[in-house]
Amino acid sequence: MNGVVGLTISTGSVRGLGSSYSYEDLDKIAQYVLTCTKQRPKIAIICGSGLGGLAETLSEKECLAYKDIPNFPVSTVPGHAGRLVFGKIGDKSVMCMQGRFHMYEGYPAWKCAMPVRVMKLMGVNTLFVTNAAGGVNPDYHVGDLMLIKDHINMPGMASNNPLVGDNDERFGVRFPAMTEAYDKKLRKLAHEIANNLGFGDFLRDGVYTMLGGPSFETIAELRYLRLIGTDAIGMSTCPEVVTARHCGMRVFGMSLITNVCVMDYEDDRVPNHEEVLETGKMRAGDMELLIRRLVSEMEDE
Ligand SMILES: O=P(O)(O)O[C@@H]1C[C@H](O)[C@@H](CO)O1
Ligand code: HPA
Repeated sequence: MNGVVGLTISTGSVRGLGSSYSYEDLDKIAQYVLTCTKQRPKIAIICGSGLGGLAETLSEKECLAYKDIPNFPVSTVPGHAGRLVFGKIGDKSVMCMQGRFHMYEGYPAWKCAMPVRVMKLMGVNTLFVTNAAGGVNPDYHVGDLMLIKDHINMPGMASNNPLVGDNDERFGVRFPAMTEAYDKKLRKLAHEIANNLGFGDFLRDGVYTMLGGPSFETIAELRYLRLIGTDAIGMSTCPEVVTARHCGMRVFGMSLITNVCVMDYEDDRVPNHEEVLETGKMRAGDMELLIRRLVSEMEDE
């Protein structure tokens, strides 16, 4: 299959940092993916752990496994099916990533985010990111939905930013601002829709902090994360959002709180991935409904 687009990956930065996919390499992948679907989506949705069900609700569904896309990474985590799903929500074409890439799988930040550049080259201008996250804010409950208003990119702050390495101006500027990473208008609309759906009691607005994982956090780490303003924590999302904003996409983010983060040495509850997937099943339908309504009602860019 790899020979289909005749892609040779270039050697990347001379300093050995950053993406080894050139603009042209990524464009070849984008053009190849477009040959596999009749949809021409302007909206992409990245489905977090256990949240891939949204892709199943698309009409006119077409699927493309990551392993069948030349030079595309593959998913290795339970709850991440590892395929692109194309289809429609109402009359709008969308593409879903049913499974994302995480740094703890061994992928560098730029590779976790590489599908976002492929999407951009396919014509996508609005990115929805979803994830499963632990609730650090003591007022949060399992099953809450949190609209992401901002993030703390812990790996990025330690130079594991997806934009490290040579900058190609065709994607964006060397030093992109991240002050309004998450689109205010979309968040406002999401609040209105959620209230109309009767979701007000479990809808939150908060700050997502990304950690590298795969180990869950110590109690001391959790206390520190709360002190610096974290509402929810996870192991993804920031590389995708930074890359999307760099290339000028509008971003909407939502976390499903799948577990509470225990911050008391006397409490013997421990987080685990099975619990994360189980909670996904419990609330995923509401999350899907909210995203479907938002896609239908939002203005096109
Ligand atoms: O892909 P997301 O961020 O939804 O996955 C979360 C973080 C870890 O991959 C996993 C932990 O259970 O779920
Ligand atoms: N910590 C980090 N990542 C997570 C968690 C958590 O508690 N829950 C889901 N993803």
